[in-house]
Amino acid sequence: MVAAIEIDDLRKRYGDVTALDGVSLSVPEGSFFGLLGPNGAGKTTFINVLVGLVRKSGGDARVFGHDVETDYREARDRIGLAPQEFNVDRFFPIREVLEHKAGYHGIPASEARERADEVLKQVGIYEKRDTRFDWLSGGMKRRFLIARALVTDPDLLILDEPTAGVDVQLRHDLWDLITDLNENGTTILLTTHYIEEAERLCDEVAILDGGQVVTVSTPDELMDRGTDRITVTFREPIRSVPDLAAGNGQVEAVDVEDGRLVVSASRGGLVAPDLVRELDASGYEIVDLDVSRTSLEEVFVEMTRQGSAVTDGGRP
Ligand SMILES: Nc1ncnc2c1ncn2[C@@H]1O[C@H](COP(=O)(O)OP(=O)(O)OP(=O)(O)O)[C@@H](O)[C@H]1O
Repeated sequence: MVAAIEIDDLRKRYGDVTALDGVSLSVPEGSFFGLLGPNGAGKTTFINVLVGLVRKSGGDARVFGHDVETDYREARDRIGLAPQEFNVDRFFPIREVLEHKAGYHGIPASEARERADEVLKQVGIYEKRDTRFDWLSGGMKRRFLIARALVTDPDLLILDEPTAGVDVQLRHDLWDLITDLNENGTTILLTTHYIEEAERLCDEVAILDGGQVVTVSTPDELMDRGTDRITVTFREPIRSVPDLAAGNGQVEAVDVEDGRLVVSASRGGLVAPDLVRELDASGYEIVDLDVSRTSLEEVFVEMTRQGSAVTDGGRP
């Protein structure tokens, strides 16, 4: 099966700024792929190369097997893009904007109206169909950008920070909408600053930093790279650290805090059962156990911290 996105050694320079510095990535068809990275990491440049808004300085980029420059039309027709910026024609009612867009991508006029209505209903702003873009609320504008991306029925939907500045309700609505699309076969490429969003939605995430891929991984695998904290509370508070064999190799630190045992370990969820068994066998009476997982956010901050990024050029 051809990958939805296949990138090899992609480079982009703007004058003396290197925005993409040899990015290689493969996004499988049907996946929900997250692109994370701090401001200026190169995420928007990456997307702009895919949709033909920016010319690459080197390397290869293909969408469903079509080169984004030499096969521009074929590649572009497969993509729906909801950009970060509101770049919408402000003088026409939004339904007409959608009809024009569909027509531009070769959809006949009779179908274009139907398609426009369908996507406006899908994103929940059909009743605003005769309104101009400028007169929509901020949240409706975000919904409209997604409708515009969907009007051509794309196989690859690219969402550049779709939930920036939207309220919790709308964020959840948008999550439901894009999860449905993905379940029905649309490949999704999502950039976001909300790590929780990536954690919740994505099958796989790539972390970009300084124009390079720091890592590609599932959110779970990434979290496994962080340190979890296991806190054990006893009927009688303890004063000193017991001798422990559990989690050999995974345990990073063992301390006593306020009479409780605190164990820092990678994959704490796996260490905890052995720990409980061992303490129990040694006669400790446990009344509470808490395992707090490291967050993807902590791992992300650690990996993209200036100078401490581990560049492994791709898959772990
Ligand atoms: N048209 C341009 N001309 C010059 N430099 C640019 C241009 N577009 C982007 N850059 C630079 O390229 C680098 C990558 O920018 P890009 O917008 O791709 O990052 P990003 O990861 O999308 O950031 P953000 O999260 O802030 O949107 C930055 O240093 C930026 O200043």
